[in-house]
Amino acid sequence: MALRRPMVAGNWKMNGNSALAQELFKKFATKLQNDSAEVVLCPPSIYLESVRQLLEANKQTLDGALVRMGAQNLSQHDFGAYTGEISGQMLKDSGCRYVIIGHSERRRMYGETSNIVAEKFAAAQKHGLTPILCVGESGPAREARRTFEVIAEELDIVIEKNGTMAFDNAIIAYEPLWAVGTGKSATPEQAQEVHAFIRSRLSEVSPFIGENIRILYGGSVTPSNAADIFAQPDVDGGLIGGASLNSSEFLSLCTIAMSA
Ligand SMILES: O=C[C@H](O)COP(=O)(O)O
Repeated sequence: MALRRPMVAGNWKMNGNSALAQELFKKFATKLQNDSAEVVLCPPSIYLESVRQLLEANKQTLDGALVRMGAQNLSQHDFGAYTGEISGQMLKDSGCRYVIIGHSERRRMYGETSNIVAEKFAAAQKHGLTPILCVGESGPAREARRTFEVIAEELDIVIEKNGTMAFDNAIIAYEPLWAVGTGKSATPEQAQEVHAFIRSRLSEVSPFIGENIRILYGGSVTPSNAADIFAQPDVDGGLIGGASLNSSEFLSLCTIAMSA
């Protein structure tokens, strides 16, 4: 087993339904029999209960496989008058182990500032959830050679508010905005370069965390480009959008991660 167990997390975004969950579990039951990678399903919150029930019902057949559940977002608040929001405690109660924080779609479309992202990161950990923190530069930022600067800013604010040791229980997802949902993924070299940068930045403060934290790549990952991306030394799997909605493709990605 590699030092860092690869992970494949499927972010359904606002897609899918309980039939997709059933289809995935049917495939997992026959094809996912080892624990060399961890698989995480992040359905819309309304389907968390269906996935939880499927996890429970398939415990025997999944024996040996690590399939877990995550949410796509949480409130930075614990409880109160926040219509439409879901707290970390509620997600934990629903059986989630992970929660995606700071996805570019939330930063861009829902006004989530880096401060809010840092608060959500803290709220997740407070309630026993492991945050999957998304960072990534826009196309213009890359063209202006500001990739490392943007990533460092996004990381530093979470470090400032939560301390580096908070990354002991966290996962980072590098998702360049220009690759999310565009069909144009980063090259394996581009992904490796940024992953190595993230790892070294965290290593400056804690070599242990730098070495052990899992860093996923996200952005137009498909079965045809995953093997080369996942094979990079600092890439520990993927955060998958579109391809997580196709059970055959998602299963292929899981098996690619298992042999990475
Ligand atoms: O969270 C997942 C990412 O945004 C990647 O989405 P994508 O695989 O559809 O490009």
